Amino acid sequence: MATFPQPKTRKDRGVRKIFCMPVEGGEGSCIITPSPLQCDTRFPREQETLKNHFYFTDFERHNAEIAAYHLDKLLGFRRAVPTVGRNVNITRELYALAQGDLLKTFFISPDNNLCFHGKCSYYCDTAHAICGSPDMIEGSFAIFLPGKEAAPRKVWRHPWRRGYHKRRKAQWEVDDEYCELVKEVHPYNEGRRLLDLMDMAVLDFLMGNMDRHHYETFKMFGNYSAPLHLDHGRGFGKAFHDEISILAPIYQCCLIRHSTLATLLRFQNGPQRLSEAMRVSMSADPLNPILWEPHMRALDRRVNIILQIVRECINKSVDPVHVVINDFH
Ligand SMILES: Nc1ncnc2c1ncn2[C@@H]1O[C@H](COP(=O)(O)OP(=O)(O)OP(=O)(O)O)[C@@H](O)[C@H]1O
Ligand SMILES: [Mn+2]
Repeated sequence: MATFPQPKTRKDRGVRKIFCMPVEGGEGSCIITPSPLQCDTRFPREQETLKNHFYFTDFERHNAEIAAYHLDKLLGFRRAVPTVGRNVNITRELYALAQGDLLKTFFISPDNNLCFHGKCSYYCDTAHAICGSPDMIEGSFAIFLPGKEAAPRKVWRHPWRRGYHKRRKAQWEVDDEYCELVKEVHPYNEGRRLLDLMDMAVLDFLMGNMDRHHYETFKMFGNYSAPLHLDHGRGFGKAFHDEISILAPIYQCCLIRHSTLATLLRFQNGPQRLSEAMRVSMSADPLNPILWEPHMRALDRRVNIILQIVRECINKSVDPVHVVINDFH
């Protein structure tokens, strides 16, 4: 059995990311990479994406990372890194281990709480600090993937990436024939990858994640491996709005994996709805409840929407076998 090197130095010890927020009231999430550290301002569970914010200025939510892991698992993908919530003592568990640039960003706020903001290109300053109460904070912890040496990864630009610009649109947003182009190019012209993107669209639509700019695969498996589902801090931002454009890969290509369709039908028809399955699964997390109730209702509503779109694809297709693909995954 392969073993991966354990972190040795203080610098690379510990969990890859902590999306955190104060235990009481307050706001806040941050991502701790070993170094540097990135952070954003914080939110309580019922905080929606701010109305005048874009998907790319939305703040990250630590509980979205946890919920996304459970959702990915229930959908049968198991492509998201196991992620769990817990309370962290900033003094003992972060400050005591911090070094260098990260260490310099810790301070005591006027309200006598221990805060830090880390170092990153934006939102890492005193005004956007993460503060404990007085030094306890909620965090989400993801299993640290093996490093570059043990298991190198390849980063791919997502073909349905958004424009990440306040005015400009991406090609797929203006060209309904876009999928025909994607289907022609490697690695989408053969193998499992295009269907994996359909799975990713299902996952992202269910949680309302519009922030899928890149994805990664393990190089050692070549193109026979599923993309990793990483970076879900911007999921679960709008419980009352269903962002249909996240399903563009599915309605533009009219494709879905048979096993994924079967899973969605099971969540629609019972015995257990997706929201119930999520409730049971997330009840094991120390920070339960993880999601605000309206997000749970949104999950069931969105299952129906995906199935409706697949139905429309089947109805307009010459033969349903071109829409629902059984590739035995
Ligand atoms: N569990 C993990 N173990 C190891 N590395 C990880 C893990 N999760 C994410 N990473 C790596 O850390 C980097 C940042 O992660 P992530 O995308 O979640 O953060 P981000 O702040 O949203 O980044 P971006 O601005 O690129 O979207 C990525 O390059 C990813 O490869
Ligand atoms: Mn991101």
